[in-house]
Amino acid sequence: MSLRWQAALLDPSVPGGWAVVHCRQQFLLDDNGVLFPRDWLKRLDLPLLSEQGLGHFDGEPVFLFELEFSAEVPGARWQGLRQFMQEDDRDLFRLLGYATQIGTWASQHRFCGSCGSPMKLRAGERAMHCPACGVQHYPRLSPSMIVLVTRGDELLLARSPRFAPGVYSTLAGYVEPGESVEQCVAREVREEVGVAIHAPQYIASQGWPFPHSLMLGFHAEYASGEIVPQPEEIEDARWFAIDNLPALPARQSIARYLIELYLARRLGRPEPVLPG
Ligand SMILES: NC(=O)C1=CN([C@@H]2O[C@H](COP(=O)(O)OP(=O)(O)OC[C@H]3O[C@@H](n4cnc5c(N)ncnc54)[C@H](O)[C@@H]3O)[C@@H](O)[C@H]2O)C=CC1
Ligand SMILES: [Mg+2]
Ligand SMILES: [Zn+2]
Repeated sequence: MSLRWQAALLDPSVPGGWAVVHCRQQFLLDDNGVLFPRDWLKRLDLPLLSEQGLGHFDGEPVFLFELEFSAEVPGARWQGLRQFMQEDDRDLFRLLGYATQIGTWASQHRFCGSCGSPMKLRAGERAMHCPACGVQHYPRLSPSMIVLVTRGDELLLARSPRFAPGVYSTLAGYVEPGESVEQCVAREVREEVGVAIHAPQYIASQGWPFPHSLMLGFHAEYASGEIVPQPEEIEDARWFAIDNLPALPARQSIARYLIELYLARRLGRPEPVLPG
């Protein structure tokens, strides 16, 4: 784990430190970056929904200002989390990914889902608490599987209509209540491309803040069936030869890691490093 970014519970009633400003997967940015002096931000009269202590970046305390709308701040602009992912600073992306998940959770749990009362931040724990009925809400995490299906020297890759033009990726999907991750892998592969697989092998995992997934990465060998793309979800799916692959997903994604790892093992090349 990196030393530059470390999550921690910080008390927002203590002044000082730095803050990032988030609204709907976007961060405020100026020529000095995304970290603003917190006491200076407080004087700006921003549309604040929630303030959270996040942790330490380069040893300095960092807080989050979660806004109701992306207000204009002179000399600053807004930039999306995906853009930060594609830039090279992994530690900064980890901080911003965490801030996104905490901010989204805090803004969506301002009122109790059971009785409608305003929720309060709990001391000593990352949790929202309803003083009226006692319900607690922790940050939301959605387990999702992601799988590379192969047939010898061929990789089964697919396109969602949301992808950048030409990009093909591994198959992914959310785990449903009552199923194991392995059952989810088999179900999603069947639903999205209509093929059957042999028992999937777990490879590695990755936290993924778009919006709050925990990606559980697998490899599976093809068993039977012809590719039939799921209408709406899958625009196109094909077998690609190992030496003739299409444009692939971002380097920082576990999708890319699963593909690169298979290529490395198959072709006897050095194995890639899992993006943290
Ligand atoms: N890190 C990586 O390399 C990659 C990550 N992913 C992530 O995997 C996750 C799942 O992938 P998809 O193919 O989009 O899922 P999917 O195949 O299950 O279909 C998405 C649909 O599931 C439903 N849904 C949304 N949120 C849900 C939830 N929390 N639980 C159950 N159903 C939900 C919605 O109807 C949505 O349109 C997404 O968060 C996506 O960003 C996907 C590909 C690569
Ligand atoms: Mg899917
Ligand atoms: Zn309540």
